[in-house]
Amino acid sequence: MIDTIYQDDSWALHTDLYQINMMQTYWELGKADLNSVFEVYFRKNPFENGYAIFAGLERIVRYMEQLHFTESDIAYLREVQQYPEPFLKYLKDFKFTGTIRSMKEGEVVFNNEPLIQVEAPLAQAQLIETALLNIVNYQTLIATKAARVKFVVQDDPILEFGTRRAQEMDAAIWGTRAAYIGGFDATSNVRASKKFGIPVSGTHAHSLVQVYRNDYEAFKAYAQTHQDCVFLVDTYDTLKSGIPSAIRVANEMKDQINFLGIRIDSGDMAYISKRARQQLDEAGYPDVKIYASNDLDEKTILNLKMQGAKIDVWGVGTKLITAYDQPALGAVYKLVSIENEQGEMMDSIKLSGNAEKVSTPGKKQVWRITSADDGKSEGDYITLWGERPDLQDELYMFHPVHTYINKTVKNYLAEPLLTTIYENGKLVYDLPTLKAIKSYSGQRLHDLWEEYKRNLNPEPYPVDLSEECWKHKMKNIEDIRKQIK
Ligand SMILES: Nc1ncnc2c1ncn2[C@@H]1O[C@H](COP(=O)(O)OP(=O)(O)OP(=O)(O)O)[C@@H](O)[C@H]1O
Ligand SMILES: O=P(O)(O)OC[C@H]1O[C@H](OP(=O)(O)OP(=O)(O)O)[C@H](O)[C@@H]1O
Ligand SMILES: O=C(O)c1cccnc1
Repeated sequence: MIDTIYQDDSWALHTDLYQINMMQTYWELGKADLNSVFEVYFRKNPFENGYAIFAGLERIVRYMEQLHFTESDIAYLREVQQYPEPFLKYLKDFKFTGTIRSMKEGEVVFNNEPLIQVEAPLAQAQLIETALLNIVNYQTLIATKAARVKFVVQDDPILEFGTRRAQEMDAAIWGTRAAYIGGFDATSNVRASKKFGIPVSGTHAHSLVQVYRNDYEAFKAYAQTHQDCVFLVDTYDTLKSGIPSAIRVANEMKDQINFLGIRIDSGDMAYISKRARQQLDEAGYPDVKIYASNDLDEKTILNLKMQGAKIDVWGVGTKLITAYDQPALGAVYKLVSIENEQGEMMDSIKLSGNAEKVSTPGKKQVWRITSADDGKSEGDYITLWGERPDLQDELYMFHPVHTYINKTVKNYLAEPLLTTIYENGKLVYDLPTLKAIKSYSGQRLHDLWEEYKRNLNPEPYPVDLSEECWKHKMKNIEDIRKQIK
C-alpha cells in the first residue's frame, strides 16, 4: 500500500468502529469464539437489471491475506480509542481462522441469494464485514454496469475512460478491473494495465490541439512521434477543420503511421459520425474507425445506434466508473446462525413488515439449476447446507413469497455456486487469471435466457428456496412471534 505516514499501515482498521466495539464485548464476555455464520446478499438487482455480475473476490483474498493488526494500529487503538490492554493483546495476536465460501468472480448472480458466506469465530466474522461489503458493493456494481453497456454495443470495442471522474484512486483501479470483467475491452489507466494485465488504450486530449492552436499542426506533431494515430477532431470544428486535417496528415505521412481512427467528443454524434464516415470514405479511408466519447452510457449508446450513428469504438468514463444512475448496490452482511452456550448452532432471522425483506435463516448453499438438454438456466435454488438437489430426480421450484408460482423440473443439472475460498483460515482456492474470469462471466451470461438479459424490464429470474429451507424459515418466523407474545 502507498502510505507515507505509517510504514506498517494495514487494512485491519479498514472497518467501522462498531465492529471493534462489538468484538470487545464478545471477547470480554466469552463469546468471541462462538461459531457464527454470516451471509452477504443484496435485495434488488442494480440498475433495474435482471442480474448482477459478482466482482471483488480477488481483492477480498488480498485483504484477508494481510489481515493483522500492526504496531501502529495497536498504538492508535491504545492511545486514541483507549481499549483495555488485555483486549489489545487479543487484537495483536488476531488471526483469521474461519471458512469463507463465495461465488466465483464474474458469476452471474441475483438478488436475495448468498454471494459470500463467512463461517468463523464471532469476533473474527464481525471484523471483516465492513471491508467485504465495501469491496463487493462497488466492484459488483461496476461489473454489472459494464455488462449493461456491453449488451448494447455487442461486438463493438468499448474502452474504459473513467479514472479522472472516479470516486478516488482505488475506485479507478478496481473499477476498471470490474469493467473489464463485465465486458470492456481496454482501459486508459496505465497502472491498472500494469497491475492486472488489462489491455491499455488511448488517443490524445484537446490540450494537444490547443498547444498547437491548430488541428493540422497538432496531428502532424503527434504523427511524427507516434506510429498508431487516433486524432481527436472536435476541438475547433469537427467537419470543417478536424477531419480534413486528420486526412491531410494521413495523406502526407502515408505508411509512416497507422491512421487508426478519429475521436469525436462533442456535438450531435449521430449526425457528425455519419458525415465523418462519408468524409473518411471519400478520402480513401474506409477502414479508419470512428471513436466516440462524451458522457456515454448504455442508454445514449443504444439511442445513437438507433439513429444509425457510424461509431465503431465507444469510450465510456463517468457514467460507468461512478455507477452514475445507481451509486450503491446495497449488499448486506447478515447473521444466519450462531452457536449457543451448549455448543449447538441456532439459526437466526431478521423480521420485517415487508415479506421480501425477511432474512432466510440458516447456513445455505445456492444451486444453479440448468436444463441437461441445452445447458440453459432454470433458476437458482437455495437449500439449507447439506441438502443435495443434485442427487434428486426432480425438483419442485416455487416462488418463496408468491408460492402459487411454481414448476417441477426434470432432467436438470444442479451446480453448487458457493465455492470454498478459505478453510479454517487457510486459502484453498486458486485465483483464476483475469482473462479466465472475464471469459467465465461471458459464458455464464450466455447460459442465461435472453428474457433475463434485456436492459429494459427483464423477466425476474427465479431465485427459489427449497421446501426444507422455506419451511425452516416459516418455523423461525412462528417461533419468534410466539416468543414476542
Ligand atoms: N445524436 C444524439 N442522440 C442522443 N444523445 C446524443 C447525441 N449526440 C450526443 N449525445 C449525447 O448528448 C449529451 C450532450 O452533452 P453536452 O451538451 O455536454 O455535449 P456537447 O455540448 O456536445 O459537448 P461539450 O462536452 O463540449 O459540452 C452527451 O451525453 C452526448 O453523449
Ligand atoms: O465523458 P466520459 O464518459 O466521462 O469520458 C471521459 C471524458 O474525459 C475526457 O474529457 P475531458 O474534458 O476530461 O478531457 P479532454 O480535454 O481530453 O476532453 C474525454 O474527452 C471524455 O469526454
Ligand atoms: O485516450 C482517450 O481518448 C481518453 C482517455 C481518458 C479520458 N478520455 C479519453
